[in-house]
Amino acid sequence: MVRKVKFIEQSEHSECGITSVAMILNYLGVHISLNTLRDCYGVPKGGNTPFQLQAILRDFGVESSGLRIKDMQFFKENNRPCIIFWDNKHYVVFLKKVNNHVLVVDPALGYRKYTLEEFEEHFSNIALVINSIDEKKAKEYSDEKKKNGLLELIKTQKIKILALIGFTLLIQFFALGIPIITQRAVDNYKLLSSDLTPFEIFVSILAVFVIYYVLQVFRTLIVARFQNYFQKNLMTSFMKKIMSLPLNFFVNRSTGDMIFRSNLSTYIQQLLSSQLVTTVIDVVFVIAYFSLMVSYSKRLTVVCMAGIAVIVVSSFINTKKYQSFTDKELALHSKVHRTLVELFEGMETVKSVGAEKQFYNEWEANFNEQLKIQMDKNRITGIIGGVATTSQFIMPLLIIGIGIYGISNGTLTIGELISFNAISAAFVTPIITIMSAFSSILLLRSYFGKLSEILEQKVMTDEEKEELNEPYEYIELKNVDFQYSKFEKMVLKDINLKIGKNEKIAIVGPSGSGKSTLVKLIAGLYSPSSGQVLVNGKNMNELKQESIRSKISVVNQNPAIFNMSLKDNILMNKEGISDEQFLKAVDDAKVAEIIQSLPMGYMTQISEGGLNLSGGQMQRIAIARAIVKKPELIIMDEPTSALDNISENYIMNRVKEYEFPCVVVSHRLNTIQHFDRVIVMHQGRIVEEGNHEKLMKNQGLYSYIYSGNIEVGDIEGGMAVG
Ligand SMILES: Nc1ncnc2c1ncn2[C@@H]1O[C@H](COP(=O)(O)OP(=O)(O)OP(=O)(O)O)[C@@H](O)[C@H]1O
Repeated sequence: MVRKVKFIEQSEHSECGITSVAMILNYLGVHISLNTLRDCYGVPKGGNTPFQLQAILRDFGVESSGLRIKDMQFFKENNRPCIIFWDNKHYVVFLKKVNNHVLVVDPALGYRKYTLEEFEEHFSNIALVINSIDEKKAKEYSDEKKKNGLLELIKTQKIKILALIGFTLLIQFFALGIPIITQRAVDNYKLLSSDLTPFEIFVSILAVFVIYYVLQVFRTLIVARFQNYFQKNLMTSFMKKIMSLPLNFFVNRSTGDMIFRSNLSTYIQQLLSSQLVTTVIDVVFVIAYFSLMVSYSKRLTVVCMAGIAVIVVSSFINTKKYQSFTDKELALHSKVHRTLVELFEGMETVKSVGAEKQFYNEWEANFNEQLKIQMDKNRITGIIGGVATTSQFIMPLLIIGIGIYGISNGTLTIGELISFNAISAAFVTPIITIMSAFSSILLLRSYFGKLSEILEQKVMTDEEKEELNEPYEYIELKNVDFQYSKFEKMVLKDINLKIGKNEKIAIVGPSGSGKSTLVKLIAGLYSPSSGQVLVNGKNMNELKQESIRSKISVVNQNPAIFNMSLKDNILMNKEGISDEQFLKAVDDAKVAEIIQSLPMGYMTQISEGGLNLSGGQMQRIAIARAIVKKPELIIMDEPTSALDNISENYIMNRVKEYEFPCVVVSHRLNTIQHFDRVIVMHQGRIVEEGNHEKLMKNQGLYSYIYSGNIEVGDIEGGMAVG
């Protein structure tokens, strides 16, 4: 069997390496998804090195060699798929060399054909060539056979689909009846005109009109319900999945790409409901029309079939071309979308650093490419598609031209020719819809593939997890290591830490020492790579997120402010919060001050992203949001970094007065001096622990920072620690 390398699209720019590996593994018969690879290995920030790709392949029983290639002679001798380095920054899969061209599949752009010169220009002389595969090992690791999510969805709608088929069949029967009636009427016009009055003919036509109209209305309503169902089901499953996915799923994904994927459900439902059912019915009717045509005239049927053969062949070629253009277009569309989202989200920075030109150039390059592909698509499909349309246009003329000889030699009646002409036209229409449905099905496959990548992400949902009913006692980190990707260094190493019920703990350390990562693990936003995070002795991973969130409040470094009123931004739909509780929280977090300058007080609408607020004001709102629900533990990552010293001291003193324990990351040591315990981080490890006095006596990193009166963030990570 000749295997083909199937295109898998990368989601993020740094994913080209593992996507190329996924394509090669699938080509070699190891059925593994990009999702699984991403989950197992993560994606390092700058992408993977060839050695890392080699290591992943080895895990699946595939041995490979990294080779430095000098010239094209190599590809003549090794004309089979391998991973190659491209433009010194990207990986693609080399497919084969055909005469003066090279075929590659680019994880960002799909199948591509290059001339030898173009290929040599892009190729960066490094190739990962497959040597051998351990079939036994490869099978062990293959993903289990996937269920077809789309079919599963369709199956649940059997009744609606049957009703839809029923109505469409009835409508089509009417359509079929018209040419037959025409033939009978024309050939028996004398008999008919004497038997029926014009009024009776009018009433019969009116009756047909009413029945046809009612059937059409019912059909449209069913299609609408069908669409509604799909839209609802796909979108709700998508949103539920999005909500249950852990934070690290989103770390390597761009907002633009996620929005693009979520919009695909609309296209899917449109394609499904408009094309699927009609296609099934069209197939039935093609057979019925065909038998009718044969019964009228075999010779004319042969003529008609010849015309149809031209239509089918050209439509098929057209569809294939269309599909490959659509794949490329889709990849570029997603890129353009991503650039736009990045631009709008970071407009302030773009303007401040004067990066307009850079963004414009990036957008323009992708947009021009997209337009070029669109143009090529329209040109090619216009040329090939034109063959089908012209054949369709000429067919009636051909039929009448040949048919008149049948009338003159008595093998055909006028009525039969008129009727045949109408049937042949009706016969072509479903054939064309079947052909276009074929392209829609291909399109549907690409769209659904993108959506299922998210739908099929394996996560333990809250329903499968245990409730944390009892009050918070402690959180304990036991031998915790953490890394963002299997190929990156450990960001946290051997962390052992217990946070009790009434403790106020501060975490300090140089920039990049792992403080934010540590608090995200304590908050349950990330899971450790090894070791355990326990809440009251229970594994955090196995507890319902909802019950953890109800007990633990988190204020992160860049809190999000949403497009709703100031009050709603603080309450965030939490119930049972009294006015007193609310007013105390806004007073403690110094939010009360903000409202004096707002026209509608707490009811003032905040614009999206908090654009009408300063950084410090946003931080104060986030602190109020965290304390208002009186959590059992509060975790804050540099919550007051944008505030002045006076406000910071005021807020931190108020927070300390609350009963709940707190964990605060801070760069300013004067604010955390009075905390019960200070954890000092350095290069991913806890290097010191104790209260201010003890740490000062220790003469270690803490005292160095404190005495030197240098902000912790200024210290280089490489400094020796005592
Ligand atoms: N999403 C990520 N993917 C990969 N590496 C990351 C990611 N986030 C952080 N890191 C890396 O993890 C290390 C620790 O980062 P972290 O943000 O936890 O440090 P920090 O002590 O909080 O720094 P700062 O004081 O500057 O906020 C750094 O080397 C950083 O580059």
